[in-house]
Amino acid sequence: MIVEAKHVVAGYGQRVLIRNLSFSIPAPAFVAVIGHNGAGKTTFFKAFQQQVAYQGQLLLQGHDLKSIANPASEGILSYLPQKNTVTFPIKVSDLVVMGLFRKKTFFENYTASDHQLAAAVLEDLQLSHLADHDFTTLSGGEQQLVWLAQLILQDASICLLDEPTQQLDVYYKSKVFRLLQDWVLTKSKTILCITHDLQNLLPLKGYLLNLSKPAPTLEVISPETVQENLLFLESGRQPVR
Ligand SMILES: Nc1ncnc2c1ncn2[C@@H]1O[C@H](COP(=O)(O)OP(=O)(O)OP(=O)(O)O)[C@@H](O)[C@H]1O
Repeated sequence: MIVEAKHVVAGYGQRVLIRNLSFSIPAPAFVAVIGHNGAGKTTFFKAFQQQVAYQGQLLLQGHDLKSIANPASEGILSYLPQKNTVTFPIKVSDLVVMGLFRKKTFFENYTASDHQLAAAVLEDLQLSHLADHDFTTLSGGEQQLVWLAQLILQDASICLLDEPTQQLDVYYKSKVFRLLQDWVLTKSKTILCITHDLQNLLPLKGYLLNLSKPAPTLEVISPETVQENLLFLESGRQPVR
């Protein structure tokens, strides 16, 4: 199994958001994590980051998450948070190249070939023109793409992406979803992606995990399941727990 959740319960104090969640992803796959605002999607990802306490078990590649000392530096898990801020001026290319951190020792500088790798990822995302710009001056969508470029360089086996297309225009939304699909198919990555862009999921192969449902399970993405989940989400929401 690549990712497994066994009877996971998580929340904040008395407020339980994830109730007895179990699923298994046996092979590299794209999984769209969907649900109403406040359903607990980010909370679920934070459990993987050990930023939120949980009961039950989360397993990555067959190992209990709690037994893996540092899943990021071992190249097992990468995480793109919904919001990521930088408060100091930094060149886009310098921020992207930091995605190679796990191949470096603490004080080791990035080499010309590291920068070439970063430049190639920026080119794939059609962002080469921004390479020398100060990151803090970019638009919200451009910043989101730069973080994605950095995450691509991390090259982890399992990627958790929290609304990576939230601020993107229609062109980039579909480009990013195609790119994620391509990672799964050509690089055998497993992607868990929180999204509210259900229409963009239609061309994709993978699964939906709707955390607003009373007993969420993996549902194969198809026009029927996307439509059913859309109607489910549009039809109302549970009272705030
Ligand atoms: N540190 C915290 N302490 C207490 N409650 C929190 C904390 N962080 C989040 N919450 C609450 O938990 C609920 C779930 O938050 P979460 O961010 O997981 O939702 P979400 O499904 O990702 O929503 P969205 O689609 O709006 O991003 C929210 O009501 C939020 O206010």
